[in-house]
Amino acid sequence: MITASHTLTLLAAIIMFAGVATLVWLALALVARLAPRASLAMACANAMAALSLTLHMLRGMRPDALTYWTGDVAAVASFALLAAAVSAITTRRLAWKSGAIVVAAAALLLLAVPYEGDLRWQARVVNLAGAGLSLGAGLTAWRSLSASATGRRTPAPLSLPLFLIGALLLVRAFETLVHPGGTPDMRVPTEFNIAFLWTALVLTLLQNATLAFLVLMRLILRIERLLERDPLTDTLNRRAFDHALDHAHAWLGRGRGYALVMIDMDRFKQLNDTLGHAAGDAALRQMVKELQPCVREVDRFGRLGGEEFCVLLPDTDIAGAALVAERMRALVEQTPLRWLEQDWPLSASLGIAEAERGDADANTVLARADAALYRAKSQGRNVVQP
Ligand SMILES: Nc1nc2c(ncn2[C@@H]2O[C@H](COP(=O)(O)OP(=O)(O)OP(=O)(O)O)[C@@H](O)[C@H]2O)c(=O)[nH]1
Repeated sequence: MITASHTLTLLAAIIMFAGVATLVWLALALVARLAPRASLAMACANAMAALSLTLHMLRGMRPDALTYWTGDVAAVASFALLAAAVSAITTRRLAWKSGAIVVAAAALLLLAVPYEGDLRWQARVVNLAGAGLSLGAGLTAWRSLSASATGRRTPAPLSLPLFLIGALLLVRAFETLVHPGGTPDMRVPTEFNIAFLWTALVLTLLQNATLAFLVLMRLILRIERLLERDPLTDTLNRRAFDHALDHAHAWLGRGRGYALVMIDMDRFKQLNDTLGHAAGDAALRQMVKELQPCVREVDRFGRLGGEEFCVLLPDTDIAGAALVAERMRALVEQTPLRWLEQDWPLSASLGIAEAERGDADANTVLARADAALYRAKSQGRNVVQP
């Protein structure tokens, strides 16, 4: 037989879990400084949920104005904060305005009808507002995760708990509408309340775990990016480029060729010695920025060291590489470096090579591109050589 202690125990369990989650998210925001805005919003969302459920449990024991209206507004606010946290984690924007409007509207609607009788009106307002906020947050998360470049690591179905929370709240709103025996009081020991509270407990756990995973994944992806990028030009560093090259070479045996374009800025030492190291850095950044439009999404642009760069072009032969390299050479020549009101002419020499079936490894192809670059330099620079 279901007794009141069943529902009260489940309510207490959710409150305790939300309390612990509040502390964990607070520690992430303030101590670890991990996604601080999103973590703070999650701490507040859990605190609000714990507050609203505590006030729900105290109904009839404490002043009505506090336990009823304040508790209901706190419940809607917890969903608004959850939606804000989700947007901060998935889109990096703390979208709080629509949530604030829903909370204000719900607070007014709750004042419109007195807290008397069976309180079905209030239950519908709270649950429909919560459902709208959760489903909206779910849609935002789904869209943003589907569009994200890291799709495999942070797939869109991670937004599923938000849809389930929305659905659960919709079910609760409709239960008070269609089921005459239903009650908006979660303490009443009905089968529906037991099932609702169990589901709410599981979804609270799942939602917190999913968002913690997303925050952690964001950190891992940021570290990975730092590890594989050259800080000056944001191209791949030598290690990451070598890795990409080995990967492309492994596909050569399976019929997928590739070509390399090696780029070296001309008389770079002279530029450094005359205008200074900062000007040299600016010239490298300018060259990379200019060359980016020549590079497809599948191509890999890496810095081999100093002023030497290499672009890996999958599924490309020597003729294709020659076209790309010539376009690159012309682009570098076109724009001088503007430094302290002076123009310094820039140019680059380029060597190209195509991977051949007989090439033992990627370094053989790289050495051919390097030899071609050397020929370009000895021919007077500012040319492309195969
Ligand atoms: N500003 C700056 N200079 C760098 C960086 N890395 C390497 N260098 C400088 O790049 C210069 C390379 O000079 P060299 O190898 O002689 O080449 P170069 O002067 O371009 O001559 P050619 O390639 O034959 O046209 C050296 O002066 C290095 O100190 C960097 O990250 N920033």
